[in-house]
Amino acid sequence: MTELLTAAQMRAIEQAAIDSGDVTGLELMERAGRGVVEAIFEEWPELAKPNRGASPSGSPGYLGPRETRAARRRAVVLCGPGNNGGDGFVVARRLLDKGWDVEVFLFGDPDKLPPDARTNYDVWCSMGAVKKLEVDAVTSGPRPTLLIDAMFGTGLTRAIPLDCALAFHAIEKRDVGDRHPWLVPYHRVAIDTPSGLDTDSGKFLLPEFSGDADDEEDWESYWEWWQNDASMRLLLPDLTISFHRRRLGHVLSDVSRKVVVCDIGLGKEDRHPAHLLWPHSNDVVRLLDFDVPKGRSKRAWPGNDLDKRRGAQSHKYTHGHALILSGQSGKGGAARLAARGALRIGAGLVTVAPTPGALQENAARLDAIMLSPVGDAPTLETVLADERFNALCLGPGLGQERARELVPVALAAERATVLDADALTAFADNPAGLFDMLHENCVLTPHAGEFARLFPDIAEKLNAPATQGPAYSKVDATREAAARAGCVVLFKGPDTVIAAPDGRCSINSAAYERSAPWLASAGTGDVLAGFVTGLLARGFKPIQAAETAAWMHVECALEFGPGLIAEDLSEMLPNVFRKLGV
Ligand SMILES: NC(=O)C1=CN([C@@H]2O[C@H](COP(=O)(O)OP(=O)(O)OC[C@H]3O[C@@H](n4cnc5c(N)ncnc54)[C@H](O)[C@@H]3O)[C@@H](O)[C@H]2O)[C@@H](O)CC1
Ligand SMILES: [K+]
Repeated sequence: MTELLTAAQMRAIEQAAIDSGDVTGLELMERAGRGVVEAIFEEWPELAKPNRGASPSGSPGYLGPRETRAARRRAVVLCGPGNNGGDGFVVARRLLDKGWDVEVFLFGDPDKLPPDARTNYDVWCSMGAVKKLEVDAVTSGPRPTLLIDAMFGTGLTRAIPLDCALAFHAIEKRDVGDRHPWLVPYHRVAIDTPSGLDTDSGKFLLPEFSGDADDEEDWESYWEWWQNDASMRLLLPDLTISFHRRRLGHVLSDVSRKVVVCDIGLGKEDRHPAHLLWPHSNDVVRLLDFDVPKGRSKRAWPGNDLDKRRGAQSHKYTHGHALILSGQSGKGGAARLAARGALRIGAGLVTVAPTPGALQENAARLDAIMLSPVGDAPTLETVLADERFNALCLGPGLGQERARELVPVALAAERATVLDADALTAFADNPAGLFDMLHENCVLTPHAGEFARLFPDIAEKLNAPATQGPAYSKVDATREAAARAGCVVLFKGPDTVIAAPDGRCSINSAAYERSAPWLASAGTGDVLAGFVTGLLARGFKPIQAAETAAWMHVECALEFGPGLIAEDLSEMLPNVFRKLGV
């Protein structure tokens, strides 16, 4: 797992390195600029070839008779008023050294640049011009091969100024429909982060309303203008190149097609340990980005935990018995999906508990999964007298009325318990009543709608337009929810955030290289609830079960690929296990 950093944490790491005397800020900026150029050439190797000029001789290294001057590689670098802009000047210099045509624009006053950025500005000025960032200037001239966004990085604390927004807008307008394959390749690169994005929350920072505060209509139209015209907010990059570690905002948004991280020599955690820089290591958010090992020899997680093989002494009961509560006749599909997920991920036994009326339907659909009818709360109490049921799942297809009746009994039994779907929505009128019953062995698995029903005030903060950074993020929201509920909360989405009441937090990303949009399909959430339940039955701690299940869920989706339906997910588990060497 790698650590995801906030802007403050990144600054602390940089400052610690500078204070230690190992490196200067200027050296770090040089490494950053060099890293950006290397990453660009790694991403688009054709750009690393020497630039070609026109030659009447027609020699191979020169432009041919049918090629135009537009075939020359040209970069436009947009520099901002801070050190992000400083990185931009380094990149401009290094591209010029490689024979590129480079045009540099600056937003802001050169005299106000911070010292390292100013030094690189001065160096650049001895090599080329710096133009003022203006709409007409920035869109004049041939379209570049590379557009470098070095406007704002981790220092952005409020919305980009209107002049920048208008420049972005003009560039976007010029480029609409212009990204045609037969045209000169055109790539957009953001240094550190797409300018306009808050690096802690992944949200766009929107301008504060400067019109008449009493005029609601005025505010609405202003807000809509920013909301609906993304080109006013940022330049959507093909590649974002960040330094040392990914930022939270990179994972909590997916505005960039790709994010890469380049090493600027700040050392590994053992040299600048996160827990020394900020005392509560629970502050650090981890990205679930485990490599699936190629060979068994490589130490890997979660393979290690999943690899508790069934020895000669083990039998099905040593791997737990999961009980999945189900609903009425005709509503059993969701619970069956969860049950199959629990069984495939390794629970020793799984029992589905539908209403007596739905017994026939389930009997016709289940083989390895057992059945035990539960008509009402007293019956559930009797069933749970069997201590071997060590993990419960309530929610998928349960029905809200039945959830209100059964959830209190299930929670009173103090087994590891997953609450999903109807078991969450059923308490929308009285979330506090639910929180009073929850215990530390519970996992709540809400999607955004369910989250808002249980934690309306938190959801409101999360969904409010962000005008200042660091903005309230999905990480903040999930942590606050977990603390309030007193148990692990797994807040689903392409960026699934998992938090425990003590602040431990991780993100399972289904974006970028793990993008699996086909996962947004009916029933996949039920399977996830089943995965968590199965792992709880196997004895995983709640946070570990939630993290492992979320990660495996995406791995299964990637393993299957497009066309996936919920039923396919669990069937991919054997392949994923094999890849893990389990
Ligand atoms: N500190 C270091 O040692 C290193 C920093 N690096 C770069 O430096 C960046 C951070 O630099 P900075 O902290 O200077 O921050 P930025 O360059 O992100 O920008 C901050 C500057 O913009 C101003 N600003 C912020 N929001 C604004 C707004 N809405 N409108 C107008 N002005 C606004 C700030 O007052 C400040 O002058 C990183 O993202 C990274 O690209 C790299 O060079 C690596 C080394
Ligand atoms: K940037």
